[in-house]
Amino acid sequence: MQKEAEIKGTGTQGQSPLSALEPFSMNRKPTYEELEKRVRVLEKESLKYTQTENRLNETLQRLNFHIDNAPLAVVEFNNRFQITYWSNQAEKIFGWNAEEVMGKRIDQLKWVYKDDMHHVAELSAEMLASRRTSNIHINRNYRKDGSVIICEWYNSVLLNSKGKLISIQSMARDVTEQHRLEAELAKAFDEIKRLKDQLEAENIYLRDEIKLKEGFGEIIGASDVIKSTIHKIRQVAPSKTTVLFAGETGTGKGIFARFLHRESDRRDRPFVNVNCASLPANLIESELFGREKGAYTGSTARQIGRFELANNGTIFLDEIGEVPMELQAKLLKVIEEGEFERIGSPHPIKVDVRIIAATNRDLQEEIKKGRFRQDLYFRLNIFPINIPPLRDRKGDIPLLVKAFVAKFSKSHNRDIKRIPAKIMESLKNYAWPGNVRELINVMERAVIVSEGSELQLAEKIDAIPLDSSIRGDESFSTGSGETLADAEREHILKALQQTGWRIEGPRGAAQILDLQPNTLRARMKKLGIKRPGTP
Ligand SMILES: Nc1ncnc2c1ncn2[C@@H]1O[C@H](COP(=O)(O)OP(=O)(O)OP(=O)(O)O)[C@@H](O)[C@H]1O
Repeated sequence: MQKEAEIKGTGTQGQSPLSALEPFSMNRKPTYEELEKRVRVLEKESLKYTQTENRLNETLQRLNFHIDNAPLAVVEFNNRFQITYWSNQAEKIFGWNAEEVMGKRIDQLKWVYKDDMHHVAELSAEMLASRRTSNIHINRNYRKDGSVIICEWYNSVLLNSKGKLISIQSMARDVTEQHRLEAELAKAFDEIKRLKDQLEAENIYLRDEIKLKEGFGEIIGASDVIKSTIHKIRQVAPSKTTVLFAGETGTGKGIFARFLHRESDRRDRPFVNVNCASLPANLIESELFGREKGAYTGSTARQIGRFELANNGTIFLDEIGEVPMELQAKLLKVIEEGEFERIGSPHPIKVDVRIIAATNRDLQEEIKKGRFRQDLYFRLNIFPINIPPLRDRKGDIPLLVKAFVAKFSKSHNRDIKRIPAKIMESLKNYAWPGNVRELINVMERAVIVSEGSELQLAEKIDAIPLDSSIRGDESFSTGSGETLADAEREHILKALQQTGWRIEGPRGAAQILDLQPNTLRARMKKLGIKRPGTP
């Protein structure tokens, strides 16, 4: 009875439909209603299974559709590297159909490059050894027709619980076109880079050309000498090499030193100018290296020296030949070690300073006379640049004259439009012992005295004609027996006589000569110039 009640209850609410599938009790024959009911339950169950099967089939079809239509070839290998699955896309990509490859090993198909085969085996071994179950690599493969394609392979291995290989699933993507495009792109980039480099080089060249035309910023001149000087400066500018400018007074050593600094990587850092001739000998040391508070009587505050100021920048030691012997050793140490001490301090200070020096003295001559250290000279003379005197680059004179006349016409409110050829000729033939500086002064005076639109000179300019007196060569000696010092002496004497031996002030000789009064005094001392009547 109990069983009957159960059977009767089959299909009722809350009961699993599967209970209807349980065998009938063998104790009695099922009733017709029971059988009918059971058939209905079975029909219902069967329909459910069919639906599930249909759904699974649909999923499988979808999966196959995706596998076959995805741009990926799907290949499966067993643990003996025999192909056990070969998707439609694999057929499309590699050309063999599934029947041709099934059961074949990789090496039985001419499918991968010999080297790559080795690579594949290595990769599989490596995967197994490291127990990594997937990897990606790029391989060249052959198609059935022998053509070569490049494939990106995604591999994963299936291992059993003991870590033994069961199968390898691989998916391959044909990246031949991508590689070709990438190679083309790389080639195009190379070409672009080459063109860019070329353009840059042309640009630099054109900029140089423009600078040549413009006279290198503030530097005026187009003579070969100026061009080669500019070239040398540009060569040496990027390094930290010490540069020594040599040349007569007023040739432009200072202007070229500034140009060098501007052309270097230090252009945004300080350019510190030290005129060694204008500093009294007893002050040079503290000016250059600084001093501590109380270093000597009267030094009430700490003073930063010019070398510290120039840190990471450039220091320009003008008239280096004027540095007293005692200080030259200290200078040598800074150049060699980048290190010095402030006066009154035992602590060394380290600086990174590019040194440019200039001299209008013949330093070798100074060494012979025991006034300049040879070791310092060698240190300074690593990259010497000689600035020739103006009389040796006469071609620059008209350019300079025009530029200065224009400049002073503006500042003195003049309207000078013409420079008579005769005047230009005399300016070109003058020896210019004071070089560009003297030319500037002569031009300023000329502009001031010119009343109309035509330039007139304020003085007789051929007082020292080129051919009869001075001909300087690069070592500052003259060819005619008269030395440059004689010419300089004469030039200074002329200015002193003109000012009644007044050195300083607005009407002093120092201003006429565009020199610092102390520099003029140092020159006078050097050249033995004394006011008549003084001891
Ligand atoms: N090529 C040039 N173009 C324009 N100006 C120049 C040129 N050469 C020199 N000068 C000008 O001439 C003057 C003297 O030049 P600078 O002071 O550079 O000469 P220097 O050789 O250093 O002289 P010193 O040895 O007396 O110090 C400056 O006013 C400078 O601007």
